[in-house]
Amino acid sequence: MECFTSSCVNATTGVAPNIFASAIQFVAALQCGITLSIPDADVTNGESFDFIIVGAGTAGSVLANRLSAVPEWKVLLIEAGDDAPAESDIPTLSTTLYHSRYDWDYKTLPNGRTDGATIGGNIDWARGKMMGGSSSINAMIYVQGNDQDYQNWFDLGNPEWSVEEVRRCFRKQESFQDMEMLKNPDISAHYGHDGPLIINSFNYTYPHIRQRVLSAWNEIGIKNVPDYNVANTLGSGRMRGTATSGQRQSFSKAYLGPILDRKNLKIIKNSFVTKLIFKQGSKTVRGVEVERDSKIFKFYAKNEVIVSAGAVNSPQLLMLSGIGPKKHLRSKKIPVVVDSPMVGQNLQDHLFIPVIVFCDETGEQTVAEQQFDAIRYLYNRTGYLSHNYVIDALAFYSADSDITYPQFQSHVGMIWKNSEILEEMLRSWFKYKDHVVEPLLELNKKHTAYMFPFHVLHPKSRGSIYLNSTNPHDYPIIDANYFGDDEDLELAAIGIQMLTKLVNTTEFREINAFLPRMEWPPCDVYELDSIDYWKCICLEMVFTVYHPVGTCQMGPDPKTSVVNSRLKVHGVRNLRVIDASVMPTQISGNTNGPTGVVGERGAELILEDYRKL
Ligand SMILES: Cc1cc2nc3c(=O)[nH]c(=O)nc-3n(C[C@H](O)[C@H](O)[C@H](O)COP(=O)(O)OP(=O)(O)OC[C@H]3O[C@@H](n4cnc5c(N)ncnc54)[C@H](O)[C@@H]3O)c2cc1C
Repeated sequence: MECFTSSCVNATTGVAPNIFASAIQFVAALQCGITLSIPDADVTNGESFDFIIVGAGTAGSVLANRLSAVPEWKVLLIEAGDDAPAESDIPTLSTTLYHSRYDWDYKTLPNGRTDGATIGGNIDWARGKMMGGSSSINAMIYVQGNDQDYQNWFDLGNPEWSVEEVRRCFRKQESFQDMEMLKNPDISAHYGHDGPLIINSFNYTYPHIRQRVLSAWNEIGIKNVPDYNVANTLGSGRMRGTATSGQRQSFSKAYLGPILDRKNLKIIKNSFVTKLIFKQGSKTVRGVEVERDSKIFKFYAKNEVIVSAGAVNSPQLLMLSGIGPKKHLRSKKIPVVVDSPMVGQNLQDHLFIPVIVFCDETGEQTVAEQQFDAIRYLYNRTGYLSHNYVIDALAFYSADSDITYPQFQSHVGMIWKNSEILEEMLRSWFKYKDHVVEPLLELNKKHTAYMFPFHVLHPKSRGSIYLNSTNPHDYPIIDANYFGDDEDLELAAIGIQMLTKLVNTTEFREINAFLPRMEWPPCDVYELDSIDYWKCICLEMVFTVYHPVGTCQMGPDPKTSVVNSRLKVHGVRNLRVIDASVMPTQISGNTNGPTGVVGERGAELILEDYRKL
């Protein structure tokens, strides 16, 4: 989207037209003012750098900042996408970027076992293709995870990733700015205060709705806590976000915005890395090949290339370059540089089951109110546009109340009676077939809907990513394999049944809440809200909450991992992978904050290796 030009208003005269003109100029200036524009650096084919970073997403932005803080290091950051547009900055609008040129818009492989209720038998996987990567398109929910998550990494043979080190890196990344919360000494001590990434709370428009949900969770035993991050992601509470004053804090804004004047950092956009270059006949990486302006460029790294292209593209780039499972590479006629069997394996995602509750919540958002919200946003960054599309509350819980490790997470969203949003979600996000969608839309004509996205936090199922072809533009084959392990299905049904108890809480009874049947023939034979009903819904309607990790997992053994605990690719010199793909196991919660920490810790390991720390 281009910024408006305001030349059309110059011709007005007199007081009234001038007021009108200044209002228009205000809007135009605001639109230009909120987005971060990063100049495209001048580069020459064959240019050399000390470090080359592939991908300016969450982890790549952190690395570019921390490595270019060493003045004698020349750093190149390469991003396939463009600057993030205004829709990325305005929290509610980020979903409008799905399927646009700012989204890689991946699709999962239909498997005939899951997603019978979706068109095509598969689902869409949005991934950010712009400065900031997925941190520029995500829902801005900030979760740190449970200590046990990082203990798991450590126990798998990764000594650099102790709970203490990881927690220190969280504080290093954060600038916690919720003034009200900061009055609580435990909360203040838990978060960092001087890091680049602002963490705050959303200016949520309907606090009474948030309170209703929190009270209901409390009543069913998911106890309210002052801050779920301080409580080690157990319990329910108000959401923390990577947003402030009604604007997104992407990692590019936080980590690159303040350092654009560094002479030793070059950033190039709309530049697609198609493969790694090796020293002739060796396993030493020398640089990268890049498509830019319809030409092929080669850039060289004196020290290292760091791949931060995310959980889908990082394994793809490794395989295109000859690092991956030997049999698969041979089947694509790619010369094998290193037989690395786990590249693209161990894929773990947080699945999403929409648990819908209808009720008679009073209120309705009219078109006039929505328009007024736009004015409120322009005036003081409040209103619907200033926060993400869900209610600012989260719940983490387990089947056994004694467990100190969360098994489930629930978000919650509200869709007003007679809203177009439900149709948009059901048809264009979830791609559900008419048979599922129409009865729900009919109910929404009379009732407001609460939607509780339900997630299993630590799935046993493992998916995979393979190349479709040797063409780097061909999207890889993503087998998400949700519910590949029966234990995940059993657990999901139990977790959902625990959640639906909230229909009978004081708060929800007050608004005549009820659970609708998700109508879909294979599930219609089961009693509503029974374990078998939910198992069927899970299999037929599973979606994603966009948290893929693990496809280049770290660990000591090259047979079972791709990088070592210093994030160096096993069997290759001068190459690291640093992004969400190196997480060996899933996080108890949303993955953006933890991926930033992978970037922070990864940067420290590099600085240590070159004796700069
Ligand atoms: C729709 C959505 C909602 C989400 N909501 C949340 C949330 O609310 N909270 C949360 O914590 N997490 C959320 N997540 C997850 C979180 O954003 C990701 O886990 C995190 O951003 C991953 O960071 P990354 O560095 O691994 O990859 P990314 O941030 O995806 O960065 C990879 C970058 O590499 C670029 N790239 C890829 N291939 C190449 C190539 N060959 N050449 C050059 N550049 C390349 C990409 O364009 C991209 O910019 C969400 C994700 C999505 C997609």
